[in-house]
Amino acid sequence: MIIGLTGSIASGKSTVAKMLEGYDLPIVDADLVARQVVEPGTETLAKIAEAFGEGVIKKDGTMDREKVGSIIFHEPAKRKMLNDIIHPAIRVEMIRQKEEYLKQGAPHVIMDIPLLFESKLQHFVEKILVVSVKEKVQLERLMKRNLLSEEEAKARIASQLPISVKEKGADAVIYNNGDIETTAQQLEAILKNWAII
Ligand SMILES: CC(C)(COP(=O)(O)OP(=O)(O)OC[C@H]1O[C@@H](n2cnc3c(N)ncnc32)[C@H](O)[C@@H]1O)[C@@H](O)C(=O)NCCC(=O)NCCS
Ligand SMILES: Nc1ncnc2c1ncn2[C@@H]1O[C@H](COP(=O)(O)OP(=O)(O)OP(=O)(O)O)[C@@H](O)[C@H]1O
Repeated sequence: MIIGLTGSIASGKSTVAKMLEGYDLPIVDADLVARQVVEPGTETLAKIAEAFGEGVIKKDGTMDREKVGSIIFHEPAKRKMLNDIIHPAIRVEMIRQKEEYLKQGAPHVIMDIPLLFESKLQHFVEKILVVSVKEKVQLERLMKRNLLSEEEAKARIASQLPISVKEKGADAVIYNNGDIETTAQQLEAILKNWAII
């Protein structure tokens, strides 16, 4: 079964993905792929430099993620511009990795896709697992993890669909407002229900 793992920024997808790894389930991680496709020398990075200016490339040839983030999380038109360049490359690589796991005989593959709903990728997967969090907790965790001001953190949250919309499109929801153990218990119940463990 192909399972889409999604949620909102800092809702706890990576935390749940680590738990899934603990069940020996292979993960295709869109955030990781998004880094791979813009490595120095790639065609995608060249396109980004052309669109956003050479100023977004650091001296060592890597993309200045902080700079790109500060642009795209504040300007929807620029965000679309980046998405139009980078998303096709991410999709190709994610499909390649998924196929590779299936070829190796994996019965289940987890596709960790933060923007599954925003990019309308529901058809990519057979079941959708949403990691949800209350906005107050989300804001606190995001500010703490990324060392962002409240304003910056709110801009990032606002750049995605509301979590309530994602919950409606889910086959199962994990509410990650409490401690890690409570989240792990919810995950275990869902995996049992889906006959994955
Ligand atoms: C803007 C970039 C450079 C910021 O890098 P940074 O290291 O600060 O953040 P990171 O990549 O770890 O992303 C953190 C989270 O931000 C959110 N996010 C990232 N890109 C976007 C976007 N285009 N729109 C909305 N939310 C986004 C996601 O929830 C993601 O999990 C980077 O996120 C990026 O290249 N984004 C475009 C690719 C993309 O859409 N990635 C999301 C998964 S497909
Ligand atoms: N139940 C929890 N209790 C306390 N802290 C948590 C819990 N779940 C996640 N966190 C912390 O909150 C932050 C966000 O979690 P995580 O990185 O898993 O979110 P994410 O959805 O993968 O984020 P992103 O979309 O930005 O990649 C991290 O610092 C993580 O350690």
